[in-house]
This record gives sequence, C-alpha cells and structure tokens, in this order.
Amino acid sequence: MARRARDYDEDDVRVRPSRRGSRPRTRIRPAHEDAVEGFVVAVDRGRYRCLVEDRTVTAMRARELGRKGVVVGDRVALVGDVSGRPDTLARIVRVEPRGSTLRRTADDTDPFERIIVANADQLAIVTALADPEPRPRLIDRQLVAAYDAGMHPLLVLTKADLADPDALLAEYASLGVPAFVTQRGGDLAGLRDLLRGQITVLVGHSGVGKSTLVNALVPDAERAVSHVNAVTGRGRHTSSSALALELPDGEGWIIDTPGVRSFGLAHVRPENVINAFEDLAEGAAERCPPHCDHLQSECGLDSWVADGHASQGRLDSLRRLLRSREGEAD
Ligand SMILES: Nc1nc2c(ncn2[C@@H]2O[C@H](COP(=O)(O)OP(=O)(O)OP(=O)(O)O)[C@@H](O)[C@H]2O)c(=O)[nH]1
Repeated sequence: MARRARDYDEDDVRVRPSRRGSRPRTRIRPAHEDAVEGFVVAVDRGRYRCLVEDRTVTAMRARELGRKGVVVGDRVALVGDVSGRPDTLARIVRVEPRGSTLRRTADDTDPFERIIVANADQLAIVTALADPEPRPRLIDRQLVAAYDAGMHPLLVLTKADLADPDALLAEYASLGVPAFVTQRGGDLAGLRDLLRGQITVLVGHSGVGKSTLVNALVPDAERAVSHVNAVTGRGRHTSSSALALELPDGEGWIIDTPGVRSFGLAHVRPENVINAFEDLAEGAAERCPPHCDHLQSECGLDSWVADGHASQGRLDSLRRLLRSREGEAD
C-alpha cells in the first residue's frame, strides 16, 4: 500500500543539498545527558511501559520526538521521573536506531501499515497441526515477513497429539527453517534452547495454542498482562498491541502479538527474501538481470540450479514465497 505523509518518520528524511551549505534539519535538541536507557515492553494509548535496569517505568513521548513512533522492542532514552513509583510518568526523549522492524498490514479497523515490533531477532510462526488446520499460504507469508524484517524465522508446530507433523515438516525442509514440534503438556526444553539469548516475536492465528505456549514458557505471563492493564486502565490486554515478556532466568524475551492477523507484504522487495537463501543469492547476483523478480523466464536461477549450484527444491521454495506476496493477505 502507498505510504501516506503521516507514515513517514525521521529515518525517511533525505537532506537536500543547499547552496548555503548544509543546515541542521531541526533545531538543536537538548542533550539530555541525564537520560537513562529503557526497553519498551508494552504500549497502550500513549503510555509506554519501559524496563529500566530492574524496574518498570511508565512513560509518555516527549514532544520533541515529533512523529517518530515508539513500539515494543524499542530502546529508548528516558528523562523525568524514572523511579517507577506508582503514578509517576517519565518522558521518552530519544528512540535508538532499530536493528529490525516487523510491520503489519492495514486491516479493516486500521488503514495504515505500521511497525509493530522493533529490534527482534526471531519470528516464531506458531501453527497448529490440526484444529485449526495448518494454512501453508499463511506460513509462507509469515516467512516472507520475517526475512523482510531481517529476522530469523522459526516454526513452532503445536497439537502434535492431534496430527502427525511429518508432511508439514517435509514441506518446509528445503528452507532450512528450524522447527519445534510440541503438544499439550509437552517438554519445551528444545524450544527454550532456540529462544535462549534472543528476542523472539510469536505470531499465530487464533486457536493455534499460542497463549498456552506463552503461559508455559513464562509462568508469570498472566501477572505481567494484568499489571499492564492496571497501568493502562484497560480491562484486558489490548487485542492488537504487542507485549514483551522476559523468559525465566533472563534467558531471552518473547513478544506476544495478540490480534496481529496479517503482515503487509506489499513493501517487500524480492532482494530481501532472496538474501535469506545464500545459495541462490549468489546465483542471482551472477546471472539475473537487474530488478529480476525471479518469477519470469529471464531469471537466471534456473540455469544456476541446472549447473548444480543449488537444489530445485530450494528454488521452488523461494518462488513459492515470492508468489505469496501476491493477492490478498490471509
Ligand atoms: N490437543 C491440543 N490442544 C491444545 C494444545 N495447545 C493448546 N490447545 C488447546 O487449543 C485451544 C486454543 O489454545 P490457546 O492457547 O488459547 O490458543 P491461542 O492461539 O492463544 O488462541 P487465541 O487465544 O484465540 O489467540 C485451547 O482449548 C487449548 O487448550 C495442544 O498441544 N494440543
């Protein structure tokens, strides 16, 4: 979807050379030398819940941030009352540059494509093996969103007590995406290994068992959610916002995304997807015409595969992902 003026932020500004030399774009800002660092764990109605050392501080955006958005996962600089005591409010004066940005598409209730999480390392795509049935097209779209965001994807297949995972695993084998299979009450040690030291966003549509998983991974999750609600005054956790939860023993973070149904893929460039396929990216650089979308006959990847540099399965998977950008979001 075309971006509107209000979606642009500071990162998009291009400074035009001027005859009078370069002038600062904005007025000089106060240095805020006393600012402390925070990590945004929840956002709701203009209030930002930030972790500062070992305490949580509620903050608002300082006016000087302009249109710059603040999202879960952002690392921010805070001033004002950063004590974290009840009824205190700090101010966010700076958002540090982001390592990755996960975007969600426009939907019926919100016409704008928005960044929902910043700085996450992994995208855990949670899919039930049955009840509800897996939706491979949705999985493909989520994989593309992960690659585009600069995140590593991870498949988490739930409800293995209801259906065999082998067929679905085989479908994704050539992508080389790590997969973890679980069932009700299953041992999550293998999943914890995959999450250790990472910031992982969990996505999955309703009923796949994501809440069950979050509660098993973070025994304190319910309390964290109700705490956010107490701060923001909501009866329950806002259906479309994200919430970062720390894994026990500081072993990493998971970010739950209730209500995130789809990802906008219109902005995705094929290069961002193919870069996740090292064996094919090399062939694309050598043999494809500029701006090749890898779906037309001029694509050089067929000969690259024919010459034995990569497998047909990998190329087929790449093309399936590239095609998943077309059409309506699931
Ligand atoms: N058989 C089986 N059922 C499961 C498993 N995991 C979760 N469930 C059940 O599936 C249903 C949905 O689980 P939730 O954890 O609420 O799913 P969710 O993805 O959070 O769904 P929403 O709350 O709608 O977003 C519940 O009735 C769970 O008890 C599993 O591994 N096997």
